[in-house]
Parts: sequence; C-alpha cells; structure tokens
Amino acid sequence: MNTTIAFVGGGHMTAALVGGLVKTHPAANIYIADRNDGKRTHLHTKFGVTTVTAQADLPANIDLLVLSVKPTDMQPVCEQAQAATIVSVAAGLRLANMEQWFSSPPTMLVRAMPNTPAAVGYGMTACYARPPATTSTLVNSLFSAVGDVVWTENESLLDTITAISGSGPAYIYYFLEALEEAAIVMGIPPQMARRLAIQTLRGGGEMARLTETTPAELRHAVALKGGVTERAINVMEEKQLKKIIKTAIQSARTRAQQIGDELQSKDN
Ligand SMILES: NC(=O)C1=CN([C@@H]2O[C@H](COP(=O)(O)OP(=O)(O)OC[C@H]3O[C@@H](n4cnc5c(N)ncnc54)[C@H](OP(=O)(O)O)[C@@H]3O)[C@@H](O)[C@H]2O)C=CC1
Ligand SMILES: O=C(O)[C@@H]1CCC=N1
Repeated sequence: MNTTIAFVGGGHMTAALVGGLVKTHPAANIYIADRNDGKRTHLHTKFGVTTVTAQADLPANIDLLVLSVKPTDMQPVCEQAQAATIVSVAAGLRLANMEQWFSSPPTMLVRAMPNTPAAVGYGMTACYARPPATTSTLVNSLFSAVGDVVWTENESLLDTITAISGSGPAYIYYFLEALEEAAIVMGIPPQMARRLAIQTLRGGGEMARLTETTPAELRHAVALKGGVTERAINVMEEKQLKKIIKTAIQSARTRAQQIGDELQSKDN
C-alpha cells in the first residue's frame, strides 16, 4: 500500500495495526496523533512512524483516517475529522451516530472490528460500510495487510463479532494462562510451561485451520476412549465450560450493544 494513513489514538489497537502494517507499508506514510508523550515516543521509536500530539496537527492530504480512541472519546474526534475515507474501530459505536458528529462528512465511512493479533499479521477484521452494501478497496487493503478481512452488510452483527473475534484474543490468553498455571502447579518449570502451552495452542489452531476436519472431530482424535484426555474433557463437560463460555460471550455482546445505546441516547 502506498497510501498515507493517519490514526487518531495511539493506544493498544493502533499499536497492533501499525505493528503489522509497517512490515509492508512505508513508515514514512503513517501518522499517529496521541495526546500522551510516552505513547508517541514509543510508537515513533518502535515503528519509525511520525507522531503528533493533536489531531489538528495531522497532515491535510491523508488518504485514510483511522479513528482509534475509546467509543466515549469519539465525538470530538469526529467533529474534527477530515478525510475522504474514515474508519472507526470503536466497539459498539454505530455509524448513524457518528454521521451526526462530522462537520466534514467523509465519502466513505467504515465501521471495523479488528483484533490485536494484527500486530503479528494474524489479525481478524470485520467491516461494515456506509453507504450500506459498499466496500472500500482502501480499507480492505489496510486490514488485509495485517490478517484476514470479512465484510458484512448488517451493522448489528458487528456487536456480536466484537464479542467473538474483537475480544477473542483475551479469551485465548486466559486459556493460555490456565494451561500454564496448571503445568506449573504440577511441577513443570515456568519457562517450559509457557512453551508447552503456547505451542499447543498454536498447533491446535493451525491444524484446525489447515484441515477440513471439524473441531469436534479433531478433539475426538485426541480424547481417546478410556484414555487420558477424556478425563479432562469429562470434567469440562460436567462443569458446563462451553455454556460458561457462551454466556460470557453473550455478556460481551450485550456490553457492545449497551455502548451503542448509551452513545445514541446521549445524542438524542
Ligand atoms: N484493544 C483492543 O483489543 C481493541 C480495541 N478496539 C477499539 O479500538 C479503540 C481504541 O482502543 P485501545 O487502543 O485499546 O484504547 P487505548 O485507550 O489503549 O488507546 C486510545 C488512545 O487514544 C488517546 N486519545 C483519546 N482521545 C484522543 C484525542 N482526541 N487526541 C489524541 N489522542 C486521543 C488516548 O489517550 P488517553 O489515554 O489520555 O485517554 C489513548 O492513548 C476503542 O474504541 C476500542 O473499542 C477494537 C478492537 C480491539
Ligand atoms: O474490550 C473492549 O472494549 C475492546 C473491544 C474489543 C476488544 N477490546
């Protein structure tokens, strides 16, 4: 991509996107506005991108503006935003809401839900565009440079997707913590415990991706009847771990919807 991209907000999500992006995109064409000195210094030192304190200091001729501040910080950012193509990565915030805040409305407005593994090129991003049912090649190339991209014509699905793949890395890390802690408690040295846990998760994910076999079939191929793994799965089933995970994800989805409702009611 030889386009000029600017980010407002230089936090976790921007750092992840930029970290993935600089592998293929010239750092000289990436600008980040963040109000924290420490974050600006970190981003500039680590990735070689240009950082500025205020949104108003971003160059005027950017091709793509990514708004990456907390949903509750979005209104003043939208009021100042100026670019033909604007992407919001804010959880819950609906485009109809944002549209009321622009003093200079973009030609193409996209709501995206990326995730932090974008930092290592394994991101997953879902996008919804206004006007509805359109897609943006520019936005698609941004997110496909850092992983996989899907487009939906149904904005409300983005709240569910937020709870699945937006939040999903945190669930994976939580499981990783549990695997590692179990190993350590049972006497495995910490460094080895981490290595066993990470490579197992990586291998399981990669195998699920590369084969036509369903996750349930892959599980049955490991959990042999009367064997070792079956004991662990039985405990998980007894404790209804799947149900707990589904309830947790529904609760995350509800929070995304609530954020959207709260920002909408503030506007009416
Ligand atoms: N973290 C994640 O895994 C994901 C996050 N998202 C979304 O991405 C967005 C950003 O999240 P994340 O990066 O985690 O949040 P962070 O809080 O880490 O980063 C936001 C940054 O923007 C700064 N900021 C806010 N307003 C302005 C402004 N007007 N001008 C300059 N800087 C500003 C904040 O400063 P200060 O700290 O002083 O407020 C902060 O440094 C959120 O809307 C979130 O919903 C989406 C997918 C995944
Ligand atoms: O937890 C959050 O609000 C953000 C959105 C998805 C992942 N992190």
